[in-house]
Amino acid sequence: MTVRLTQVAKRAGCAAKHPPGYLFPLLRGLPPITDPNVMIGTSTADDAAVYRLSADTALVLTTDFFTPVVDDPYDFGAVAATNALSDVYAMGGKPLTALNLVGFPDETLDASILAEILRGGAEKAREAGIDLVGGHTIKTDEPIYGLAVTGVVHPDRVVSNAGGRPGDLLVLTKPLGIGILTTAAKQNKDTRGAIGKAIQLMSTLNRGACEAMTAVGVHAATDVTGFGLLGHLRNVVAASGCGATVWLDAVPVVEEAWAYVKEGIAPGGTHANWRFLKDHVSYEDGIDKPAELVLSDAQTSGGLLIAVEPARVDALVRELEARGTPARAIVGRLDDGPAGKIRVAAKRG
Ligand SMILES: Nc1ncnc2c1ncn2[C@@H]1O[C@H](COP(=O)(O)OP(=O)(O)OP(=O)(O)O)[C@@H](O)[C@H]1O
Ligand SMILES: [Mg+2]
Repeated sequence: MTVRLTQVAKRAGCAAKHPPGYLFPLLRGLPPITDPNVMIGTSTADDAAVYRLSADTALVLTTDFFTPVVDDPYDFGAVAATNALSDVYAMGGKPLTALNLVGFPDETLDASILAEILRGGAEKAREAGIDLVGGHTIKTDEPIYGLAVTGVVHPDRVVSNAGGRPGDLLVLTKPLGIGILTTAAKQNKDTRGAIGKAIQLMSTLNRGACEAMTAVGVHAATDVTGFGLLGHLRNVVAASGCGATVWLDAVPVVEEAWAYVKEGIAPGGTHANWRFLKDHVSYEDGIDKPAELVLSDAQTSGGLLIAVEPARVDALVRELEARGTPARAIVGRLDDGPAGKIRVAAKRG
């Protein structure tokens, strides 16, 4: 009988992340970074660390791993690898190499399942133009897979999450709803058969989005993953020292996710995000809880959220279109509201 991987893990994908309210106090307890060549460390909760090697080269260093978010082992491998590579793209970087990070319950699952997970990851790395050069494998109670990825970027062209400026427009390159859709499938409630759409989105590399933003020149970017659109935007506005407004009707959402969230389906991580965000986000009257949950939905391998000056937004949208990104929606604007705070309006005013 085929094993359904989502049934052997309690949590799924990026929804397994500890929420910001748990992580950030821990990060503040880490020893301070002293090496002057560390351009980006943990203080701004960015997507990856950046280390200057020379005047024209910096390393981009990141790792991501999680428990199964889909049933098929090959798909799980491909999604986890796409998600891990995404943090390099979010910094404007180019991946160079990757290492496999593996936890596997060898007593309850056949080794052929792990082989399929690794095949999915390796083929995605190949698609990204890099080799898997090693890894580490331990016994665990639930399968865990991801990558540690090393990339490069020119030190003057790092796209951090701290460079946003009031007035910048916010562009999102994949629709939301992935956490809701994968949860529906895991709970056998995906009556509309939408999991295929979610797998397609999760295994789409953010390479095209990265190439588009570096071609145009943008102020800031991050990838939208476990903290949801609003959670990752909160990191951008906190690091950039500004506020933001999101226009609900401009946010692309996979249609079936609206139906499921209204039926009460959403990952635990999405609810945790929503609770954390209460102190940082205000919603215009009339915006209902399902919409708040969609905007907080824990994405696995979501798109890039890019802050770009208004004069360049048309060029960015054109470049994204040329590379076929799943979405290229202008979803909001940075403003000079209180630093770190977000307002959600029903529509663009
Ligand atoms: N255990 C840890 N020790 C040190 N730094 C950590 C730890 N966990 C997370 N971080 C750091 O916290 C920051 C935010 O990490 P987080 O995993 O939320 O973002 P991310 O790497 O962009 O992942 P994703 O794109 O999947 O959301 C990063 O600077 C990351 O390196
Ligand atoms: Mg990230």
